[in-house]
Amino acid sequence: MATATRTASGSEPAAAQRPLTAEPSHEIDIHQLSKSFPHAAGGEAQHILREVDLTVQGGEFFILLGPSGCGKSTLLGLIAGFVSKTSGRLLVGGHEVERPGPDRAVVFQQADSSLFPWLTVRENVEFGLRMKKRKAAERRAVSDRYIGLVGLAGHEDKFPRELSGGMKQRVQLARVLANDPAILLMDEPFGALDAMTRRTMQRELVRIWRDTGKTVIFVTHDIQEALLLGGRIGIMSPGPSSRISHIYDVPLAYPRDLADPAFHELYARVQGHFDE
Ligand SMILES: Nc1ncnc2c1ncn2[C@@H]1O[C@H](COP(=O)(O)OP(=O)(O)OP(=O)(O)O)[C@@H](O)[C@H]1O
Repeated sequence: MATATRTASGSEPAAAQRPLTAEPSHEIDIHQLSKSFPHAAGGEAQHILREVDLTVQGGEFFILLGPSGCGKSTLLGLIAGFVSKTSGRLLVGGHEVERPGPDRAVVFQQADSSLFPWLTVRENVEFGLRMKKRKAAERRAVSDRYIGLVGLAGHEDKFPRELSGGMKQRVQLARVLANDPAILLMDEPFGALDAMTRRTMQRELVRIWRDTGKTVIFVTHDIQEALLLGGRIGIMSPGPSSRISHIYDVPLAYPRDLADPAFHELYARVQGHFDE
């Protein structure tokens, strides 16, 4: 069996992984968190998550890895405040999560459903700032920064229909970043992209994370993606009644090298976990 960090209580990530801007207010603390959904036909409730324990420190890049249907999106939705818990505790920055808040933003797999098709790239990115009634000059400065950060400079006046899938995903990311949430909750954000675009986006995301020091929780069922991105990887057991059964530290420097024997070794350990 793989030697993993058994505790879900937040071991220190390797110093190399820790961005300079880590803040306690960006920390997520989950204790004995359970979620059940009522059965559609009125039968017994479905226990999706049972007594999940997890601490994610401010500025960490944490991966939730698990088989399809185990409850990864549900856990992300609970942290986002879109899904209400059945029992347990879920704290962000020391405060119990009761609803969505500006400190947490979700990036979904399909950018199409989150972008406004009638707004340009710049208008999409500035949307949240406009809602907050920020002045035009400030909106412009912020949108310039994040459009640049995601590599879309020169595309500001295009509409979503004029963009590729990868570009739309970048707009979604820039829009989320422009609102400056402390925590990015990413639900298989690159799952619909072709392999090359996906690889580029993974690299960009690591760069953005290191530049901004945000806490990232990233859902995937792809072990390679998990190892390319994460400082720690939380493995969810198959549902029902899923929990985080193991946490792996990824003590590899960025950018991760697919040809690195240490990468292969860790891949095999994580894979072996699923083969058990
Ligand atoms: N609103 C809901 N009502 C009832 N059951 C739900 C609801 N949302 C999710 N579920 C159930 O919870 C379980 C976990 O779903 P979830 O989407 O969280 O899994 P996942 O690990 O993200 O899956 P995937 O990797 O396939 O996206 C599934 O059995 C799903 O049918």
